[in-house]
Amino acid sequence: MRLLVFGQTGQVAHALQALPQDITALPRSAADLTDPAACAAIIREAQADAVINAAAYTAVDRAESEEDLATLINGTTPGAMAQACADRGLPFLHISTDYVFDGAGQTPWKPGDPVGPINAYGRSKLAGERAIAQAGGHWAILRTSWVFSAHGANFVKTMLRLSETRDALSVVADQIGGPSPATGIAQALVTMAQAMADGQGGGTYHYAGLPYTSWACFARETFALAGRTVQVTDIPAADYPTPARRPLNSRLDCSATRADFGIEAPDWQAALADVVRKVCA
Ligand SMILES: NC(=O)C1=CN([C@@H]2O[C@H](COP(=O)(O)OP(=O)(O)OC[C@H]3O[C@@H](n4cnc5c(N)ncnc54)[C@H](OP(=O)(O)O)[C@@H]3O)[C@@H](O)[C@H]2O)C=CC1
Ligand SMILES: Cc1cn([C@H]2C[C@H](O)[C@@H](COP(=O)(O)OP(=O)(O)O[C@H]3O[C@@H](C)C(=O)[C@@H](O)[C@H]3O)O2)c(=O)[nH]c1=O
Ligand SMILES: [Mg+2]
Repeated sequence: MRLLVFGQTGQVAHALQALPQDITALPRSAADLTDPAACAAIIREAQADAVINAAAYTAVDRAESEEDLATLINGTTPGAMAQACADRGLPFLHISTDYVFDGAGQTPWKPGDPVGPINAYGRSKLAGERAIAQAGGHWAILRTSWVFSAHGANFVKTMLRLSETRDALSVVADQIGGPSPATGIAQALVTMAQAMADGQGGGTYHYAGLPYTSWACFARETFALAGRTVQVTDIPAADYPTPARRPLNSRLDCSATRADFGIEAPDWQAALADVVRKVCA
């Protein structure tokens, strides 16, 4: 199966290229997501069996002051990609986020639960979800959360960097979610693309690590695996002011992903051990 991937440098795009698949990954210089027509034209001419969009505007705090740009990249262009795929009969796979939910309650969110983003990034990603569904065709949206990897920028690498100069950190403990290894997301997308190329599955799905945890516990586990002595103090999000609000309940229920594709929620602690080993090597 030939896969066309938008994005080359990001965490998930990088993990996709490490898989033993026939993948063409497009960097920003070849496919700029600020140009929906150009991205659609690439799909119209591509030699591919399925298309995966792994590029996005992911700067959550910056999106508060650049919502139009975030919405173009995360909303309008994925819609145009989905339309081009629908016109050609190609499966289209896209990645979305826990931040489409408002974070109320403590129950894991199911794919069909009501959305209600509380920040600009979440609204831009929801715009993408809606544009893709509206395009029709054979599409899948995989919502994930708290992505980490040895490659690229993420919370784990931020914590490891801070541990070089700090012996104590205050970390938010009342936002709860599932850290998700980029390697697992990439494998899940390929499994889904193969099933979809065979005419199976489609719609909105969730993929996130278990057990659910807080950012503070995620940081503690990172330091323990790296053998770094950093005192982590639990704080409420209210004591860590940021431009964007973040949902308190980011738990994603992944049972439909297992039912439709046989994909299991990953064990983030095992994946974190691998990532820490690579980053600290
Ligand atoms: N990171 C996370 O914690 C989470 C991510 N997601 C979603 O998962 C997907 C993958 O995220 P992740 O791998 O972490 O992303 P990264 O933040 O690691 O990388 C973003 C990628 O998008 C590319 N990109 C950004 N703007 C443009 C543009 N205008 N044109 C072309 N390419 C562009 C970047 O390229 P360049 O290097 O040129 O900037 C980079 O390759 C996204 O859809 C994201 O919304 C969902 C939940 C959590
Ligand atoms: C650096 C730092 C962060 N924090 C908090 C802030 C925030 O609540 C939490 C995580 O910070 P980050 O900036 O890494 O998280 P953020 O960029 O919001 O991560 C999100 O990215 C987007 C793309 C997604 O789709 C989400 O699933 C999620 O992964 O940690 C602390 O409490 N102490 C610290 O020292
Ligand atoms: Mg961030």
